[in-house]
Amino acid sequence: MPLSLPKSPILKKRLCSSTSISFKAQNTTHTVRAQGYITHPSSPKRAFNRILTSPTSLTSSSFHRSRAFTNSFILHKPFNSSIPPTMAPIDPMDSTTPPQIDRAALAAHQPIVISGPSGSGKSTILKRLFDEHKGKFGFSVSHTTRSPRAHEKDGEDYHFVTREFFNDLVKKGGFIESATFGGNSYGTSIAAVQKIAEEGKVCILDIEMEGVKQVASHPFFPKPKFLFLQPPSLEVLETRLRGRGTDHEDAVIKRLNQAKVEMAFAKSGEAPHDKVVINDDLDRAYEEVRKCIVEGEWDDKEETKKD
Ligand SMILES: Nc1ncnc2c1ncn2[C@@H]1O[C@H](COP(=O)(O)OP(=O)(O)OP(=O)(O)O)[C@@H](O)[C@H]1O
Repeated sequence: MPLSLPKSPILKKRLCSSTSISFKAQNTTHTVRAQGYITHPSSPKRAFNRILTSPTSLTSSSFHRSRAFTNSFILHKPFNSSIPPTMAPIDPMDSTTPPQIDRAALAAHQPIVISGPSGSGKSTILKRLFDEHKGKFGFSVSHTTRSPRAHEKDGEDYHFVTREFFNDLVKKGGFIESATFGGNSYGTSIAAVQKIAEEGKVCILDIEMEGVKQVASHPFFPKPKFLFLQPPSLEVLETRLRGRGTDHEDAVIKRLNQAKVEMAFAKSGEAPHDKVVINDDLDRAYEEVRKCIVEGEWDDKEETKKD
C-alpha cells in the first residue's frame, strides 16, 4: 500500500533536518523522523515532492526532486501565498570565513547524497537504515517559493519563502541544489543541511541526477559522500516499478526513460559517485549501503565501476 510521507522541500530524499518523518498509511498518520511528506502518485503533488510508493519508503525534501522529472503531477493548489521568509540568507561571499559553513560539524557528520533511478530501491533501503539506526540520521528541510498546503508547517515541511528571498539565497550560493518546477522553486540550503550535522546527525539527501551535479559542483560547500543505487537491469526495474503499483503507464515509461539517462550518467565517468551499489538482492544491497553509510567503508569504487 503506497504511503504518503509528509516531507519538506527539495526534490529529493535526504534524511536530514530534524527529523521527524510523518507519513500516512491510508488514514493513519505515523511519525518517524524527517521532513516533508510523501504523497501518493495519484494525488496532487509538486516537483520536489517525492512520491513514495512503497510502504517502506521514506522521504524528505530533497527526496522530492527526482519525481519532478519523472512524473506528471497534479499540483496542489496553494492556499496561502504570503508567507514570510523564516531563514536569514547566509553570506557565502564572506571570504573571511566561511563563518556560515560549519566545517567541523560537516566533517564530523559528513552528509550523504543517495541517488538512483526511480524504483531502484532508495526508499526501501533508507527506511530500513532509519529503522535500524534511530537518531543517527536526519533530513534537511528544503526551501520553497510555493505556498503551504493546509497540513504543512513552515520550518517543518518546508521553509516557505518569498521569491525574492529565494533568489537572493541562490545568488549567495546558499543552496547546494535548487530547481524550479511549475513556476515554484525548491532548494536545499547549506544552512538546513548543516543544521542536521550540528545536531550530531548525518544528513542524508535523496537527490535526483541534476541535483547531484549541482551539489558536486558547489563552489564552497564541503563535498559530501555520493552513493548511487542502481537496479540490476532496466527489465528488473520495470518489473519493480509495475509491481509497486503506484504509477500509470505513462509515468512508468517516463521513469524508465529517465533511468536510462541516470544510469548512463553513472557510468560516464562524469558522475561524482563514491560508491555504486547494485540492488539485485535487497539484503545484500542493504548491507553494502549500510557498510558505507554507517561504517564508512567506501572502498570499492573502482571495482564497482568496472561492472
Ligand atoms: N532488491 C529488491 N528486490 C525486489 N524488489 C525490490 C528490491 N528493492 C526494492 N524493491 C521494490 O522495488 C520497488 C521500488 O522501490 P523503492 O520505492 O524503494 O524505490 P525508490 O528508488 O525509492 O523509488 P522512487 O525514487 O520512485 O521513490 C518497491 O516496490 C520495492 O519494494
